[in-house]
Amino acid sequence: MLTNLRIFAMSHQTIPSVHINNLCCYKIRASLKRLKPYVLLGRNYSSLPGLIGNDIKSLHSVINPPIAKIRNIGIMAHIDAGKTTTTERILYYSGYTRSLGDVDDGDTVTDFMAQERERGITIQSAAVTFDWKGYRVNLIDTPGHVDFTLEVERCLRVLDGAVAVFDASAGVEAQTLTVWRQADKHKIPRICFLNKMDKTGASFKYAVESIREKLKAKPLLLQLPIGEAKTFKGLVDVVTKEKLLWNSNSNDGKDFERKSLLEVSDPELLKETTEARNALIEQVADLDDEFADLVLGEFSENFDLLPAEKLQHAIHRVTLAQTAVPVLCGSALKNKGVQPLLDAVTMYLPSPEERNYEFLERISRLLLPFADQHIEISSLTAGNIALTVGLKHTATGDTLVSSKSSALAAARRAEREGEKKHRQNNEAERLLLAGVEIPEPVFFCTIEPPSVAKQPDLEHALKCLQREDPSLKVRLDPDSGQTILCGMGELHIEIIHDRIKREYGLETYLGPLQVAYRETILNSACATDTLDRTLGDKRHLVTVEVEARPIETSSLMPVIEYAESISEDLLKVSQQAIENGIHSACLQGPLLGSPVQDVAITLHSLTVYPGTSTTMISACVSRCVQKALKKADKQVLEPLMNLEVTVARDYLSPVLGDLAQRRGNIQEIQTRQDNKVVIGFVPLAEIMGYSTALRTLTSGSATFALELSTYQAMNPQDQNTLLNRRSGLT
Ligand SMILES: Nc1nc2c(ncn2[C@@H]2O[C@H](COP(=O)(O)OP(=O)(O)OP(=O)(O)O)[C@@H](O)[C@H]2O)c(=O)[nH]1
Repeated sequence: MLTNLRIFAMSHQTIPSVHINNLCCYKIRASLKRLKPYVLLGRNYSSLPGLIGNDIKSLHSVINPPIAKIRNIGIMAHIDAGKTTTTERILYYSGYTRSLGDVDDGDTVTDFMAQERERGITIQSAAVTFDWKGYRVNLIDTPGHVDFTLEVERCLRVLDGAVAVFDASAGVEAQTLTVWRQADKHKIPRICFLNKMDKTGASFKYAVESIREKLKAKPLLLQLPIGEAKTFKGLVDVVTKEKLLWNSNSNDGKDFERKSLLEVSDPELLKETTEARNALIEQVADLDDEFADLVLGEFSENFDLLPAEKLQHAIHRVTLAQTAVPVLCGSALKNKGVQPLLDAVTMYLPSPEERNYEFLERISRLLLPFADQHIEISSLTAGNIALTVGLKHTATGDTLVSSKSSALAAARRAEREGEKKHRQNNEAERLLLAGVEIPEPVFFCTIEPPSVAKQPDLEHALKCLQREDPSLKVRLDPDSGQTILCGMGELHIEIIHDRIKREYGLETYLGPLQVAYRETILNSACATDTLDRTLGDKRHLVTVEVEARPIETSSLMPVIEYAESISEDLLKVSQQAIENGIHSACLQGPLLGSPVQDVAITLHSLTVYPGTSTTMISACVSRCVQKALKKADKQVLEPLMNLEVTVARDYLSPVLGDLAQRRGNIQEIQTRQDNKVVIGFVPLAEIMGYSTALRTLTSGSATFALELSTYQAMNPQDQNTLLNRRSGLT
């Protein structure tokens, strides 16, 4: 019986993926890839390898493993921290691929969209399934670029655990903070991987400190690096007191030596490791009562006697409780430290069972994702990730159920659990997946098909792309009738444009990119309006009086109030129409036609001639609200972005000078190794084309991250310039 099916996302050929767990429902866990219309493979798995390409070595793992041996994990990080490189190494060591992919050469498995390979960045999440030492790992590589934050959210909400990858020379960066917060929201147990230990400026200590300070997390140091930057050659396993050294003659890092640390050969390292292990034991005992009892009882005199296995179990529990995060290190590029990372994934991150999802189920057509390839399978055991096809009316965030009664039962249970929520450990959230928070798009532009005849094709393409990516918004300009694309950033819109061309064969034209402004009013204003129209032999007559006044909410939804004189009976039949009218008026402000925020609308009086249609009531209210908004003093609000620029010391002054010209407001300049990190705010309108400008200013030595902070009032001079420009006066 099909009970709960939670749609996580859709794609162009409508392939959401499904997470199946062990009771009576299953949910869509990750929408991963577009399905190409190729013939699906049969169930004779022995014939699969040849069919899905030379790169894939083995598909024996299609056989269902027990749920305790499944790990559904994501990889998350700041852009360029090395997620894709780490994923490629993981795939190679697990035997999934035969050769090492390289982002710089554009031949990775997970970055398979053409744009990803061309630009060397991850845009869409890719899913791969592989085995590691008897465990089945379903892994999702997520994008790091700020324009694709929603894609990261889509993935996080369906994962059981995550690996956060850091650039060890930079520590916690802006985007890491964002994804970390998202992972907190979805309560995802994590382990940290300090990558790029080989890079000049890499510092294990610095990166660990930044995890402690910026993420406010308690790092559990499970490894120590042997050497740093140029001298990095291996690591110490603090739990087992072993050293792991990679063979310098091995090109691919497959061979490495694991040896117990001995007093005779490594006295210093052994001392350092023993201290780190003792500190780790104390730290874990502090967080886990069961372990504390063990340590205080049997092993209080000598922690050295404590078996590694006991410590590992306790670390697993602490990781699951999210009271601390295991920290590991390595260099994906130099092929060091990835196998122990995989061991840690299986050892410390939870199985779906431990995350208490309650699902199990069968579906008529299931596909296993192998990046851009899919293999049809007949069934899947609990805890796995798979894709399903053909759900045409379902979008991201939906829950599908097999019958009304099961839906009601699930809702009732969620409600009951919701009531207990404050007392108990939030059972309701386990039952239903949290929704995806869709960020407000800050840019928009017009999009036109090559000819009027192609308009329906464009609409179809946009509809499909929107189902896959809800952060893309499409609307019609009521005045010009043009189609408007609203997105998260320049790159986001560029990629959508490119995908329409490549995937739907449509050459479209984009208008200039524009900032999504908002408007508000500064004082109250009243207006009255009458609409009197006779259609056929029916007279429609409405008279309305409204007041618009500013309030402090930072919300696009107007607060709607009714004067006491308005009769309840009248409201019963016309409230919906009144509110529709108010909302539609607030969508198009009087200054720029942008949405109006922070307003309250009071309906002071309403008279309706008997037989007047509700559409006429809506139209009259809308016109009257627009009149009131027009009368008030008005203000344009512009998106203000949080900006973080990391730049080599030598280039700090040109960057600051440039930001001053962009109306930037610098809050703080931090020192991070040899770099300066500039933190501040800048209006979005001033930051268009910034990546190119920054590259030129700093000879490519700087990176930046951008995130919407708030909408702020423009100063009168800038507002006038903008209004004049929009009305064609300048
Ligand atoms: N020195 C050094 N460079 C690395 C390491 N890992 C990755 N890189 C380099 O860092 C750059 C970014 O690597 P990616 O793997 O694409 O990073 P990413 O986090 O997937 O980037 P996005 O997909 O754009 O978010 C590439 O030039 C890699 O070669 C490492 O361990 N050491």
